[in-house]
Amino acid sequence: MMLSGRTCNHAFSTRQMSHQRGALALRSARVAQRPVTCRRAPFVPSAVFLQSEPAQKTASSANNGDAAPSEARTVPSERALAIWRSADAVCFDVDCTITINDGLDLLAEFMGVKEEVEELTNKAMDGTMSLTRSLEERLNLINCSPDDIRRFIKAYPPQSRLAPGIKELIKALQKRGVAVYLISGGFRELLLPIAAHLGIPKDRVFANRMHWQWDDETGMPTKLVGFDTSEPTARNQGKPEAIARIRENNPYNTVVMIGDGITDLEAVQTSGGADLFIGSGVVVEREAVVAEAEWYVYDYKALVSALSRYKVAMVGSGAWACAAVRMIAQNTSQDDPEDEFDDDVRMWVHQGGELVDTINSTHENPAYFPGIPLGPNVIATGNLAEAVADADLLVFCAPHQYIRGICKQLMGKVKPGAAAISLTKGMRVTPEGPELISQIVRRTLGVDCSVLMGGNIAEDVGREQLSEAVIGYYNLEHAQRFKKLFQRPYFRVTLLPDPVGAELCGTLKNIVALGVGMVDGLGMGPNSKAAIIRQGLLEMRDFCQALYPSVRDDTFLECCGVGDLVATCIGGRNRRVAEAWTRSAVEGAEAGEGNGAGRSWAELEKELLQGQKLQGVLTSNEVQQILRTRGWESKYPLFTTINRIVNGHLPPHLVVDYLEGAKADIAVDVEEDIVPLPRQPASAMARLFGQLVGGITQQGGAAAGAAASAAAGAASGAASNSV
Ligand SMILES: NC(=O)c1ccc[n+]([C@@H]2O[C@H](COP(=O)([O-])OP(=O)(O)OC[C@H]3O[C@@H](n4cnc5c(N)ncnc54)[C@H](O)[C@@H]3O)[C@@H](O)[C@H]2O)c1
Ligand SMILES: O=P(O)(O)OC[C@H](O)CO
Repeated sequence: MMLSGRTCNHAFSTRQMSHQRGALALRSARVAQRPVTCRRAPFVPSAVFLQSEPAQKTASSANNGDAAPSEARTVPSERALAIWRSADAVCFDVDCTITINDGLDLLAEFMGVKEEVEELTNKAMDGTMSLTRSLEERLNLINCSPDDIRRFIKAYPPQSRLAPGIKELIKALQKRGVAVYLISGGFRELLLPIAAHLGIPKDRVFANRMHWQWDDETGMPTKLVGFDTSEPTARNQGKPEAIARIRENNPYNTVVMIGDGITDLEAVQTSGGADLFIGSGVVVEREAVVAEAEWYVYDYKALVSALSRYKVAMVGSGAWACAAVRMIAQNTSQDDPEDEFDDDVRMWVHQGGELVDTINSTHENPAYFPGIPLGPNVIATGNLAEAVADADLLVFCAPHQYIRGICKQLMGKVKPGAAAISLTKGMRVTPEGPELISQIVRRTLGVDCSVLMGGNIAEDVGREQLSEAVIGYYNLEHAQRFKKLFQRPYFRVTLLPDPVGAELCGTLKNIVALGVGMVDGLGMGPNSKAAIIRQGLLEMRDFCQALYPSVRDDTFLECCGVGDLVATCIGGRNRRVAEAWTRSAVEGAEAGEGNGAGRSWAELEKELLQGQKLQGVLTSNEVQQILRTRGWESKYPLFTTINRIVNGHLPPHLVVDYLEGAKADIAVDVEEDIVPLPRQPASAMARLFGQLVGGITQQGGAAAGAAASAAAGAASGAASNSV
């Protein structure tokens, strides 16, 4: 929009342009050799504009017999696109860019002085009157009171004046954290309601200010007496000056100016001004602007579609990774111009090779998630670095024992500024202490890492059955973005400012699920399982808060706490394998087969889960290491007893007698028992077990012997996959 305010049915003369300085004046003069006419948009409702694309074609080509009209560059150059996508701030002209009409002209019409004001505007345009004087005289004629302005705004509320698509464009920019400014030769009094309607703060509005006479008695403004000529927007070259001020006060690398007029174009032609000018023909098309604009649009949707979108990478391709990537793919492929996400989602497949080809051709993962389509926009790759290259949002969902190795491979390969979320349930224990998976991601890759946790059996989520999850976060903005990525009608996501509590709940419930599986394997009913779940929840809370006092009580009542515990204890893999393991141990004992009769965890994991991973056994060992080194075993009798059973140090039936189980004096070589457990010959383990258990119970001895041998093989088998 030109600073002078304008009527658009006249030429923009070379003479007027000669007022301008230096290189800009030369360039502008060249531009102005073509008489520029434009057809002014009449006061029509937005809907009319929506149907006219390109909007109001200029009449200039017809008027200008000897010069062919310039073709608008509606396809952006690579440079323009790159600048647009990396813009830190976007400055908009207002009249005929944001609005379908010129505020001052509209006010003149409202005050009944349309023709006279138009005449003055023309004088400024012709260069027969200075811009400042023309503005002063126009205000004199308009001579409105504050009340007139209030009535005007009521008659023409912001929403009735907005150009089609502008609100969506500004919203899309704001969503991406781009600072939006208004720079206008109009008046703040008329612009601020529009800015407020668009969510643009007052201090991001650069415009002229009216001067008022004040009533001494009431302290209220009464009469319009002029305007503040010190504002940059009161003079030529005001827009680049305003941008230079914006840059002085903000650390912006890239600033874009959007407008319909020559004075908007000036913003990019001056050093310290904008890096890119985008011409707008949404309301009115000016040939000089068409000719010079590096990018010219007739529909703001073109700018929304060209905005950068967050690229998503899924690191993992097991059952939960597939269920999660399916939700993500559903969300990223929505046909919504405001959509913040790139359609395609890359998924890293550990096995690579044939499985990658199968996923890419059938859009299913038959190895881990058979029968449930992932979505055509999920692109599998066996190359980890390729999967995360350029990704803005990294989703980690691999079994926890592999995460550290994966992160090590990714060091230096993740896009700066990327944000991560971990769906993995588990923790790492080192001699220095525990480390959560999200902490490993943050430490090794230097990115913020939220967590998504809940009672989420992968297959049920894949079948779109109601499920809940929380996003435990450190960075709220990232969490909100991830929520949009995961939330589905059947998958309800809430935000929780207790990331540690959420992640630890997801980790520890796997141990309790083993206990419940043991109860099932022993043939006991719901009462016993409820008792284990209750004690398990108590120990989960105590353990979390002992390690991290900041963990909140409420977290345990969320879907990541009791919700996940119940889901896993009813339908999880840990429960299932623990039941089979216990049955096998008991059967072996009853058959009198003696030591080594029971089946190992590794064998059952392989048979029952067919490639999926059992997390509970490893986690039990990891947590037990912490309990042992801190002398906390007796404070966590259920965790301790389950761990002793899992490792064959106690018979399974002691799970319901966990207070006794925890009391048993079991000598464990701490060095040897550090996860992963060393492979021990079943007979050696069983002998050890026999000695240990003998003193505790006669009844469980045989079963325990079988269990012990099975445990030894299983724990070492499961551990052999660790990185
Ligand atoms: N399955 C569920 O219902 C579910 C639900 C919520 C959370 N989780 C959690 O999600 C995480 C991932 O589980 P999942 O169900 O997606 O996997 P999964 O157990 O179904 O499959 C195991 C995955 O590990 C991969 N793998 C095997 N060896 C590997 C190695 N050396 N390095 C890297 N990857 C290797 C396999 O390719 C496979 O993708 C776990 O922490 C689990 O606790 C699972
Ligand atoms: O099948 P599980 O036991 O690994 O548990 C799966 C999920 O964690 C349930 O939320």
